[in-house]
Amino acid sequence: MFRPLKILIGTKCPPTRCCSAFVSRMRYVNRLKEDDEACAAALQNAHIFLFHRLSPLLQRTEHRTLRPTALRLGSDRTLLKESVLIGCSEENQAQFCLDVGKNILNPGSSLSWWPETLNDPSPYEPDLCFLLQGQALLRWNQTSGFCSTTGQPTHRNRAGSQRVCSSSGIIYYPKMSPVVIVLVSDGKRCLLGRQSSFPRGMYSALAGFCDMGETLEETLRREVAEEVGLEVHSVSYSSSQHWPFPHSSFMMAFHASVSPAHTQLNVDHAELEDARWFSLEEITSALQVKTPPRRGDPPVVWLPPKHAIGNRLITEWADRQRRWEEGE
Ligand SMILES: NC(=O)C1=CN([C@@H]2O[C@H](COP(=O)(O)OP(=O)(O)OC[C@H]3O[C@@H](n4cnc5c(N)ncnc54)[C@H](OP(=O)(O)O)[C@@H]3O)[C@@H](O)[C@H]2O)C=CC1
Ligand SMILES: [Mg+2]
Repeated sequence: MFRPLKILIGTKCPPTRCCSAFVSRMRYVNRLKEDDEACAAALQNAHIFLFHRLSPLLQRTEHRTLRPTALRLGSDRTLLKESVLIGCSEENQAQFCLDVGKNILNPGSSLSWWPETLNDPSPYEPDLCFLLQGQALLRWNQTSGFCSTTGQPTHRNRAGSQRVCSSSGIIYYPKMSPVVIVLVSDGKRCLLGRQSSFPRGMYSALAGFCDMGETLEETLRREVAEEVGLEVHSVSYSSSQHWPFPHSSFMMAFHASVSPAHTQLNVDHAELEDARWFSLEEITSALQVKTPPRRGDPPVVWLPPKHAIGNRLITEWADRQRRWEEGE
């Protein structure tokens, strides 16, 4: 288990008597986005989660205990200005992310922020998904240095939540690509597909980017028609998730059904390597595969990890299907 590497330097979101803690946190974060001075003050007293070239720096925890933060804090605090605001903790501490790797690659910058230990930045606790938000915002700031209209440099506000063209004054906000992900069922089975780029044996729900001007329902119907040649009905919303690949996708997840009389697949192999119907029994065993098969292992179907919204859709379907079959 891993924890993000962070530095903590200070005070908190001011408590208010007139509204709930949640409301006051949301209003505080909004003020920090709009008021550079307030944001600079909050930065001096914040949790700062560290990244290296857009990968979160993580500390291993033993028995879920938190190790002390291993950072040498130099006298040069100018790098702090490159932090981006991601929110406010339940303890009312403003939260920022900072990419130290980007600065270390820059010969003009200070090395005084280098952490003492760089641990393996592999799996981290699923409840730390807010790090994905930080990663996306850092990436957007790193790749949006110039105005696409004038070609002139853009300058960020202190929170890193917007950038302004130095010449035209055009304001840019972080970009996301809306994506629909859908688990199709025929009442007894669910439909999963795999792209050739997926790791061997991994299947997931069908997904696709929204075209300009489409509703989510239209995207969903189009993607299912394009990829597997089926027409869906009875669409119901499940949940949503930010996903960092390929460049900040906003995933909106749905369940949908097809008539049991029309389940014949016509897979577009330019989009999908394979698509298949899976029974509840097959899904139950795929959900139990905890580690992806290694080279040389017998082939096995496995599913996206727990923190991916594809896993959530499949788990929801399996739970509902199990209850329905038991009630029969
Ligand atoms: N969290 C989860 O559980 C899952 C997440 N996903 C994510 O869903 C997203 C979409 O799924 P996918 O099946 O690949 O989508 P699509 O079926 O829409 O196919 C992807 C192709 O669409 C084109 N495209 C259109 N608009 C965009 C855009 N805004 N950004 C990038 N490519 C675009 C690209 O083609 P071209 O390059 O030819 O222009 C790309 O190769 C991916 O980011 C994937 O990582 C998918 C499954 C599970
Ligand atoms: Mg797709």
